[in-house]
Amino acid sequence: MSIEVKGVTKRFGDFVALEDVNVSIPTGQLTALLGPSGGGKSTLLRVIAGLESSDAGTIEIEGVDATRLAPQKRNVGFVFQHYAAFKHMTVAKNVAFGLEIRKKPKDEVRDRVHELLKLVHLEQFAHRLPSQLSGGQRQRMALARALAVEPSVLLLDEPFGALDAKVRKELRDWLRRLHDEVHVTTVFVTHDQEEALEVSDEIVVINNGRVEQVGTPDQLYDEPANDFVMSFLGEVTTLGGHAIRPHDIEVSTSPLLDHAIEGTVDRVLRIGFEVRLTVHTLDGEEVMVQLTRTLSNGLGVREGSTVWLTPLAGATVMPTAVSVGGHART
Ligand SMILES: Nc1ncnc2c1ncn2[C@@H]1O[C@H](COP(=O)(O)OP(=O)(O)OP(=O)(O)O)[C@@H](O)[C@H]1O
Repeated sequence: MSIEVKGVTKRFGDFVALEDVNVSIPTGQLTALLGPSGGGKSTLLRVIAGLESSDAGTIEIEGVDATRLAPQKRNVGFVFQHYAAFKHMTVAKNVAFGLEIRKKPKDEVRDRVHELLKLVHLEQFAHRLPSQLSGGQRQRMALARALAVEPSVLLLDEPFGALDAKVRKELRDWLRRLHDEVHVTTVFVTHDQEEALEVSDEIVVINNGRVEQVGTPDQLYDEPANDFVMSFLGEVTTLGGHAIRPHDIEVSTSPLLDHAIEGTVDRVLRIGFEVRLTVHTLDGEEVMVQLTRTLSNGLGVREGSTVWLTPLAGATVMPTAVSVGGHART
């Protein structure tokens, strides 16, 4: 394991931001800290980096107890959402900074900066100032700068959070490819479930200062530990008082199965290849169903149709007493 967080609690006055958090972050993997705003993701990252001290618990990095080590002694690289570059220095100088203060030989610094700028696809911008870069390019420069000193761990706090959706998507694909090349243990904070599902090897779901679940994207999606995780990692509706994903509901236009739930289609919404039905059941439940356009056309459902709903074989179904509509989509 590269990072071991054991029993970490962090309070701000009376407010408990992290409560008895235990997480093991494997070496060489890309791990996402995912959760709603205010859940404690950044606080955990800052405790790992040494930028905040915890009130209880320990942090081990690469087998060394780092709990009381200063940030600069932890061998971690850090990138924030709003990266503070040295405005008067060129891109190359910004990337070289950490190496120069470590008094590395000039030739070595030059070669390493060249290698890093190539890695982040900024070679042609080496002599520009940060203000002459786009937001996405600036974040790539920040990553090159963090990687320059060969950290054992790279910590990224919403690194693409301030960028528009299209650039974000490009950068997350790029981060995945970069990680496949460099393999440095990376922990990144995001509140965007799609980003976490797409990029990470493993996801730590954090809510209200506690870890809700740790697992691969597939494990979290297919076997959520509770209805919070289930609703945070994808769309959820209720059928017969159970939480279920809208695409895990089978629709038929005749009562084929005994336990099928009868309802009336209130609304049919077509979005590209997908069709979303809102169905009111006889028990007064409002159920969202997602179908492909082909399936919907085949069934011939329209507003006012009577349908029977059942969970598909293998669907994730979870009893729920609370509302599951509160998941945050960005
Ligand atoms: N320095 C501080 N002083 C007081 N409270 C703080 C401080 N830093 C964080 N908090 C509180 O701790 C809680 C967790 O904050 P944190 O930034 O870790 O959340 P987060 O999950 O990263 O959220 P976001 O996605 O909005 O950044 C929040 O309620 C926040 O207001």
